[in-house]
Parts: sequence; structure tokens; C-alpha cells
Amino acid sequence: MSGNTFGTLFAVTNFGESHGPAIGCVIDGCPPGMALSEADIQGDLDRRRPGTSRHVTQRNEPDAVQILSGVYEGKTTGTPIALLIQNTDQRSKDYGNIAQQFRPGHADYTYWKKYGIRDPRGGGRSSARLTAPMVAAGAVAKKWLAEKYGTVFRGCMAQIGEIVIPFDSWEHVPNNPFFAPTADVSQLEAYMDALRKAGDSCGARIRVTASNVPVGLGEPLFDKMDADIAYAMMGINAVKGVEIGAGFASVTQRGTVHGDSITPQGFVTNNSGGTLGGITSGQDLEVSIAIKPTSSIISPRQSVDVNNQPVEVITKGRHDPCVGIRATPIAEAMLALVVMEHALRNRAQNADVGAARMLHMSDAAAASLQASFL
Ligand SMILES: C=C(O[C@@H]1CC(C(=O)O)=C[C@@H](OP(=O)(O)O)[C@H]1O)C(=O)O
Repeated sequence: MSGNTFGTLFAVTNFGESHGPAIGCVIDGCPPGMALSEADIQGDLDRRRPGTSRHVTQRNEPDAVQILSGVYEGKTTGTPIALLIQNTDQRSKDYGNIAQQFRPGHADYTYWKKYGIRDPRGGGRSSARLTAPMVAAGAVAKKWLAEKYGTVFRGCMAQIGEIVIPFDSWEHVPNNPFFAPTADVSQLEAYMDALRKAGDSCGARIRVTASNVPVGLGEPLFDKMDADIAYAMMGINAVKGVEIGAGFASVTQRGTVHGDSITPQGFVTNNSGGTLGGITSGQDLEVSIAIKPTSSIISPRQSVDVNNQPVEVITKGRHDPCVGIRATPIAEAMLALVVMEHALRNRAQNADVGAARMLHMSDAAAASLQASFL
């Protein structure tokens, strides 16, 4: 395995480079019979695409998706779904110097050391552009899960650099370039304008949730739901931390506080982040990720070239001063792929009883259904 496929039952194989002719993915394992068109996928790609505000890279890609296979007369056929996104706005001359040098904090160094060859144009295979096919695949998973269980995925920016963003309402998220859940983003705009002028970059914290998640997804020892979420989130470029539920705040919580009380009406709090023992509880999945500052910045930094000679690296070209600004739809997509994988897995092992519980039947009703299967 060479690390380009995510998932097993809903397997997404990602291909392409930032400045090659196209990028895309092949989804193998999508259940048949679901209505699917490009329009179902394009909305999320539009939310992620570059060039949409002054706060992100000015590379202008339409990221128009084309379905090449796996759909007949508007429905998935159960065969591989190939999704293609053309690259149309490459400017490879910006990468002339970088081809021989290593940007501090970038995969340039490790790709070169590992393979002895790399496509440096736009970051090549290590480019954050390769998140676009995952967003496309995630849109397919989101659609299936919405139709089957009513599952809804939402994300927002919780912090940019030093600025903690208050959560006012999900309604604000689509109305500003930051995916901020608040109406007034003037402070964020001023912060980013100053950062860009200073030739520097910053990190971000992104929150992503899933509601109406079926109960019982996730496996007992390994392949826990939370373990797979962490694996998926760490697969996103520039992610350096993942929290589930209370996350690192659990360190200072007491057991009397952390354990979510259960009433006949349900859980009182959600410190667990929607998983207990690695298995979904039916509460919302609550995930938070830390994204590091972009490594491609114009400010000069100390490094070496491919001959190990000292150089001062200055990264020219079009870059995101904060890759976190466009990360919200990516995190939603990766969470959807994890839930999709586990939904199919649970269906395979536990179809009858699992289905009853997933539909939120009472334990007594599920037990009587179970008895009828034996
Ligand atoms: C194109 C995208 O982001 C790119 C991610 C990226 C990198 O090194 O990760 C470098 C830049 O590429 P280029 O120099 O070709 O403009 C970004 O614009 C995208 O996300 O679609």
C-alpha cells in the first residue's frame, strides 16, 4: 500500500499533482441505486476552491467535477465512480528556485529524502490541492448518509492565529470567507491583512460535527470510531492535532464532570464527543483539529539546497496565508468518509439487530426483533 487510498468498503483512491493536467479520485464500494450528479458534488468543491477571497491563494481554479464512471441514468451502479477535476491555472515558473531548495516546514525535504525525485510545481503530490478529490468523495458519502440516516455534517472555524472566534450560530458560516460562526468578521479580516503584509502565515482551529449519526458505529479495540477520525484528520495537509469531544481539556476535568450523565431522555452533556469505547453513542460527533501555519511564505528563512548547501529560502507565488481558512469543507468530508466506512462495516456484520438499534428503537423492541431472527 502506498498511502493513496482511504477506506476499505468505501475506498477512495486519490490521484494527481497540483500542476499536472488533472486531479481526481476513484470511489470503489459506493452502494448502488443512489441518485448522483455532478451538482451533488460541486457545492462542496465550490466551498473549498481557491481564489474566492483576498485571504486565500489567488490561484483561480473552477474545480469543476466530472463523473466519468459508476453512474448510469443518474444512479450509482455499484461500480467504481471516477471523479475528474482539471487543473487550469498552473503557474509553474514560481517554483523555479524551490525545485533545488527545501522550504522550512514543508514536505519538500522528506519527499526528496524518501524518493530522490519529486514534482516541485505547486507542491506536486504534497499540495493541499489534493484535498479537492477528498471533498468530492466526501460529498458522495454525505449524500448516502443523509438519505439513509439523516446524518448532517457541519464545520466552522473556531480560532485563527491568536483570535478565538465565538460560536454564535451555524447560520453565519456560509456568509463569510472564513467559515466563521459569527456575523462580524472585521477583526479576522484586519488580522489576515496585516499578516499578509508581514509576509507571514498562521494556523487555525477547525471544528467539525456530525449529527444524526447511527448508534453502534466503530469497532471495539482497534478501528475505534475516534481512532479512525484521528487517522482521517491527520491525513489532511497541515493538520498537527486532533481532539474528540473535550479532548485535551479532559486532563483537568474531574470524573464527576467528564462522564456524560444519561437520563431517559438521553445524554446531558457531550464531553465524549459522540463515542464511548470507540463506538458511536448517537450523540453528535464533535471533532476539533489544529492546522499549522502555511510553510510557503515570502519572508526569508534559513535552509539548505539539494546539495546540502546553506540557502535563504523565499517562497514566491500564490499561497494561502492560512490554509485553515479553506479547511472546513475538507474536515467535513473526511469525517463523512469515516462515518460512511463504519456504516457499511456495521451493516456487513450487524445488519439485523444493528439496523433496529440504529433506527433508535428501544432496547426492548430491538431485543424482541433480535429474538425473531434467531
Ligand atoms: C491550488 C490550490 O492550493 C495550492 C496549494 C499549494 C500547496 O503547496 O499546498 C500551493 C499553491 O499552489 P500554486 O502555487 O499552484 O497556486 C496553492 O494555490 C488548491 O487548494 O486548490
